[in-house]
Amino acid sequence: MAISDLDFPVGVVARSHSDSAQLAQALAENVAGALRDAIDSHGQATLVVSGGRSPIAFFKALSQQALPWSKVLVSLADERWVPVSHEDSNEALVRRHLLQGPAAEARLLGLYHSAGSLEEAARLTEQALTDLPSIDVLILGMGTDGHTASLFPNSPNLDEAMDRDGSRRCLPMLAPSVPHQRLTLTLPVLKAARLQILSIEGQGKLEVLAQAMQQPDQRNMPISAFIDAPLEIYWCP
Ligand SMILES: O=C(O)[C@H](O)[C@@H](O)[C@H](O)[C@H](O)COP(=O)(O)O
Repeated sequence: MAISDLDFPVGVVARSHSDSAQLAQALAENVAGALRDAIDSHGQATLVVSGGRSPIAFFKALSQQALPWSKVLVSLADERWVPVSHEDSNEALVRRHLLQGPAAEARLLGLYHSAGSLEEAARLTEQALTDLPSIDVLILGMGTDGHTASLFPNSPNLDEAMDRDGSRRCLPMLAPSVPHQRLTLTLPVLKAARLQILSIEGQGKLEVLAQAMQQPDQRNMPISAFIDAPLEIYWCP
């Protein structure tokens, strides 16, 4: 299967690349262009990225792009509820691989807060996110269960997090994989991004994407709620 075999809704743009390195470079150049445009348009740019393993090559390529990084605010689509010193921290991943070189001048709004409970941490993050401007560029990944950000199927707060009219910007979530306790931006915040990009690699994830397109119930495969305009999908075998 190739991504060109999938029949996406109008307004969804699919881009196929030969390998991870070529995808990372192309995505970095396109995102850098969108950030420059946002800065030209309204004086600053807000970039929200996802964690995991796949984005590392993209982060490294983007960090080397020439643009007024001091005018860029970077934040996260989700976070594991672990301290930034923890090996599983998404904030640490972004600091290690993206906020380097020219991009070291960017500001970072992390999601992690220490608290007595995950719910209290989410309330503190909710307050902190009042400082998050509207998102110019959003980078999503996807798990093989159809999750994106930390919108996991069957997670206790999924219905509230996926409510298009919901009021929360951040909610506590539970993942099936360690670290189980997560913080996620909610669907209304994510889907308000001007440029929404889904970056996935491999046949397995392409088949999951195809399955999600057939899946009317976004609870079972939350990614399905994002497969409409304006979405750009980057894929390589
Ligand atoms: O915190 C996270 O892990 C991410 O935000 C998560 O949503 C990720 O994008 C997918 O799980 C894919 O992860 P991989 O790129 O590692 O497959």
